[in-house]
Amino acid sequence: MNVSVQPSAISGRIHANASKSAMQRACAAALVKPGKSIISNPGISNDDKAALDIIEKLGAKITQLADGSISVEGAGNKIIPNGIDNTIHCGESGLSIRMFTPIASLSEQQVNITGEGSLLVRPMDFFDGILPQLKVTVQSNEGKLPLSVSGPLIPQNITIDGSLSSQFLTGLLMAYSAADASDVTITVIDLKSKPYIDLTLQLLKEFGLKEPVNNNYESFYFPATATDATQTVEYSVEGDWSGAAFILVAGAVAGSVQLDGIYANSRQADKKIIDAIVDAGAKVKVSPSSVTVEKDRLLAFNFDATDCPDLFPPLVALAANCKGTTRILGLKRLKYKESDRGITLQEEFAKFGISIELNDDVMLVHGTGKISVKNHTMNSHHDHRIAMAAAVGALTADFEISIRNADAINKSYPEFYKHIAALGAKVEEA
Ligand SMILES: O=C(O)C1=C[C@@H](OP(=O)(O)O)[C@@H](O)[C@H](O)C1
Ligand SMILES: C=C(OP(=O)(O)O)C(=O)O
Repeated sequence: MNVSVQPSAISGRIHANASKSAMQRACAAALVKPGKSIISNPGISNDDKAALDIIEKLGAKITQLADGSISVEGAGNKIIPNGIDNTIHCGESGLSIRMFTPIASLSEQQVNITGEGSLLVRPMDFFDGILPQLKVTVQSNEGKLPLSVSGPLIPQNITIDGSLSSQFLTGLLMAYSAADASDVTITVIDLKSKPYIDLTLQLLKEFGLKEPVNNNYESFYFPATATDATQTVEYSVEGDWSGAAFILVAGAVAGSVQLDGIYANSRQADKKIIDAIVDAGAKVKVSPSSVTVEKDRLLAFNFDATDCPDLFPPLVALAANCKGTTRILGLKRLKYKESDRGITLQEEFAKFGISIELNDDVMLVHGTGKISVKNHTMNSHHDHRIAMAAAVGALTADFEISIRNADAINKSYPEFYKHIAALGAKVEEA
């Protein structure tokens, strides 16, 4: 699908989409919890759908309720694959594959794990090194998909490298908790994306599952005490700060916006977008469950995105509208996302007349304060966050643009074009 976006002023009020980071974790927690969980405000993104499909295949019983919530009867630690070929499909979701592989390893039976698109080339060799230490037999395609695992995983004291992604640790924490790890420690070297681990620990707590003690993100200790997680849990999926970042930046560069359903006390990494928007000079009001942003004179800013890498695309859309050179730290790991995001942002924003330098771990965005279209055809590179950054950039451009492979947004935020259209953006399927 291609979408065209015309220069547009933004104003109005909308409600945030559900966070796929929270929804996928809720699915995993509901699977490994014995007994019932009711998940309200469930996400509808492709990654969320993949997670629901996976937990069903690993033994959860899912019922859609009349009010739109989902009831999940969990499998506890008795993970028994029930698909015809013992295969789970993770779609394009990095979190799903990295979280559900250790959970699937709780099963005594072999589970095959596949995915599609960019997921086929994202690194999974972590599992080749770690799972055998936990008594799991693992086979991968030279560190990539497809994988197959045969457990059951037995929690052990281990040391892992957290410098590529926090998602592997999220998976191990979930699996250790489900396996009732007792007097066991996961030691982590150089953990990145730390707030995502806070979110994982929060979900373990909310679902009554066994929680480890977090020693400064350097080690996670599972005590010997037993946990009873059989009580029914009701969990509401919170609004998505990662998608919100695009909406709030749209308000900051092209008018004003009120976004409801995002929480100031959220553990989500991407709520840090507020700091960047404030530093750039827009007017911002943060309430407990909503944020208002209004455009003002915008100037370049400095930002460390090491722990919130998904903010690069909206930050670039913001920086393009700020006079001066914006410096964003944390570039290195963008290579391993749905596209090589440093390069794709550089290529696509060059079409807006914006020059981007990539230096080791630092991105420099040379903002001119105006966006002059040099090439009308942008390409998402099948990356949802590049499609959304292009659409936000187009709001203040001097000409209409068209975005190829614009349906990439379905990975995290299927409502995105509808939401910006409701705020006044002229968006059309081309
Ligand atoms: O746990 C999560 O929900 C996520 C963690 C982050 O990945 P890394 O830990 O690989 O940075 C983030 O980029 C991804 O979109 C979602
Ligand atoms: C990188 C992302 O997700 P995941 O790693 O879960 O595929 C993302 O949402 O930008």
